[in-house]
Amino acid sequence: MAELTARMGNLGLGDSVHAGGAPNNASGQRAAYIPPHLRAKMQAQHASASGAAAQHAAPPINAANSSIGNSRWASAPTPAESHIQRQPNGWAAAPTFTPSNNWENPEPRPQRSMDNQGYNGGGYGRTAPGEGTWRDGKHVPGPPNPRLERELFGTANDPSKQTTGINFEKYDDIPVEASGTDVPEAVIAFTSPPLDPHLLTNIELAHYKQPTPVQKYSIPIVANGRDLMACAQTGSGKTGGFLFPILSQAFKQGPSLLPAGQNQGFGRKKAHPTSLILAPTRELVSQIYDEARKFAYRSWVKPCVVYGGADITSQLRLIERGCDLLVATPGRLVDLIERGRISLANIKYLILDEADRMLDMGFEPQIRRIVEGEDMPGVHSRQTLMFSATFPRDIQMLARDFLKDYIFLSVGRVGSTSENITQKVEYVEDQDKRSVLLDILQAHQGGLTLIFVETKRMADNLSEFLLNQKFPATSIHGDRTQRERERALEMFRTGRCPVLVATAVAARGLDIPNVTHVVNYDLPTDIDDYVHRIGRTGRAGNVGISTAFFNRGNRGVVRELIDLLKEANQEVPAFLESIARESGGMGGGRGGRGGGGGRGRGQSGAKDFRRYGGGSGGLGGSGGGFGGPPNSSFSGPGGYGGGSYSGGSAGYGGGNGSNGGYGNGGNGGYGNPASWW
Ligand SMILES: Nc1ncnc2c1ncn2[C@@H]1O[C@H](COP(=O)(O)OP(=O)(O)OP(=O)(O)O)[C@@H](O)[C@H]1O
Repeated sequence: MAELTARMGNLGLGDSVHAGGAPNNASGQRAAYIPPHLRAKMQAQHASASGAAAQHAAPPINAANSSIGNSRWASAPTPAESHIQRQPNGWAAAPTFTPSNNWENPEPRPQRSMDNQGYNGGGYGRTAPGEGTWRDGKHVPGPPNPRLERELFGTANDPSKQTTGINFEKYDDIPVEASGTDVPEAVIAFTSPPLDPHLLTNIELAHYKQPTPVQKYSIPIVANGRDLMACAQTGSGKTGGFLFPILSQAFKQGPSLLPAGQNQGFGRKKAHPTSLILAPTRELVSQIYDEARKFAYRSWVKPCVVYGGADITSQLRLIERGCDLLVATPGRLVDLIERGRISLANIKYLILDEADRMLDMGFEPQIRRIVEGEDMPGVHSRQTLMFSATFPRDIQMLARDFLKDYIFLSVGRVGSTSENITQKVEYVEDQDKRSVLLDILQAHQGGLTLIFVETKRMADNLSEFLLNQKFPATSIHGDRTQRERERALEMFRTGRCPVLVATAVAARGLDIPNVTHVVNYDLPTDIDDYVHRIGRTGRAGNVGISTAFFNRGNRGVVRELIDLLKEANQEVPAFLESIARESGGMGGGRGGRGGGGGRGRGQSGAKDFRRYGGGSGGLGGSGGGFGGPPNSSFSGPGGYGGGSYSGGSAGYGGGNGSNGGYGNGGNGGYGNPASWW
């Protein structure tokens, strides 16, 4: 076990949250999504706006360099002068970046003649630009491809790529705890060994200089054949934490032989990936796929992605051309397995990213089917890795079934927020939210602003309202088509639409450079969701600001919110403390919560559950409880909470622990959230 005890200092961003002032009348928005009834009205404005924007190209924004409080946009113009001032510097001139992803049109690949070789995946036959081969037991990287290299890694100072911020090195000050048997020594640098030399060349192309803490541990843990449950703060490099070691192993070991009897002749090809990464949302799997393409560049490994809501034929075409590393949402994967197009018989590495969200979304049956009900090798014949910034105890229960003798790694406290994010909480009554939001948007015009609301309808209403107020906003939520979702994200990412109103669908994992401000217009009922939402800013050592609108309707999370703020050395407003006192034991504390928002899942100080035990939320809505492992010496604060994951009605917010208040009790709202976000 390694213990690094120094803590990161308070980052002390500028104080101002919103300077006030009337809504701005700047022309010049170039909004991506314009509701039909507004479209006609805005067309004329749009035309003149494009001209204005072209004349006043703004410099690239870079979260690493932007101190929001000091931003030249930070002080709001007076209403009278706003129109004049905003044209050169404000929304009208929102910077445009080159979109980084190409999810819809993946690089065409020639058909490979893998079937005659009896090998799984790539390495034989023709290769496409940027691909390598596996020949005579050796990895033969393909030649560099400058065009693809630019697409994957960007150019020098490319604002569409995340750069590390001023606090990157401070990640090393975060305490790390690795528990389990025989924990391998962490690495301190990207070196070979243990990493494959070809991977190092790609890491260099990505301008990564040193591994983040989660990477330092995961690399040797996976190289030593161990299973891992890794918890690290948002934006601290968990994706590399699983991609680096599995790609490195793949580059060294080469493709696997197809399972006996599966040598394919003619006809439809069945893919036999060796690595499977499951993640909850389409956007997240697409992003992981992009990262995989980056680090698999010029190698024999062919990454693929499949997710629902998009044309299955093109996804099938992609996997037919070779599929060694598959990134998938659970539902679409089950579909493809049922169609006989994917076999899991060759899986060596199974990765569950944001596993807790997948359970929240009701994916547990699909996940269990994929892991336990198909042809995937059993837990002892594969390596299983789970990653998230939050690990409620019910996920650790899942781990009992899916992982073997695993190492539990926590970088910082499980579920804690990064100190790179300055968290502000404002008391705002529901009816005042819109006007306060306008003030905030006026005050913060230096980067991208992500606004979270609870429902799809609210996302649409609010983005329409912002458009009416001349803020180039768009929205992303579960009712928009995949194309609309991708377009909204692209407009946001490129800065053409610097305000994105989102439901929880955008809360997890998304890594968008230059998001300098996250607004929780509606606070979530579960504090873990808050942790992930604000984690869309302050990534890779950059700083960011989060503002939460709080009123008495949110008192269910008041204690946990206070605990989080204190833990991250943030200011705790006096009104929060007094509402916490008013609310008595409601909501439970961070050390003992039960059933926030109906999930009924207990979370203790959230260390390795095998050591601390305690209660757990029941899976499957039975109101179940698990009282901790045998011989547990820990009574389990916050106990258990039943709560249904499948849209159930129950939701007893347990709390049999010593300091665990009572949970909100479930209102059953946490089944398949697709209905509301
Ligand atoms: N070693 C590194 N050096 C520099 N940048 C890195 C390194 N590792 C990751 N990054 C960058 O940090 C950013 C955040 O990484 P990543 O998306 O993996 O975070 P995460 O921990 O998965 O966050 P979340 O919990 O929100 O999913 C990315 O832009 C990534 O490119």
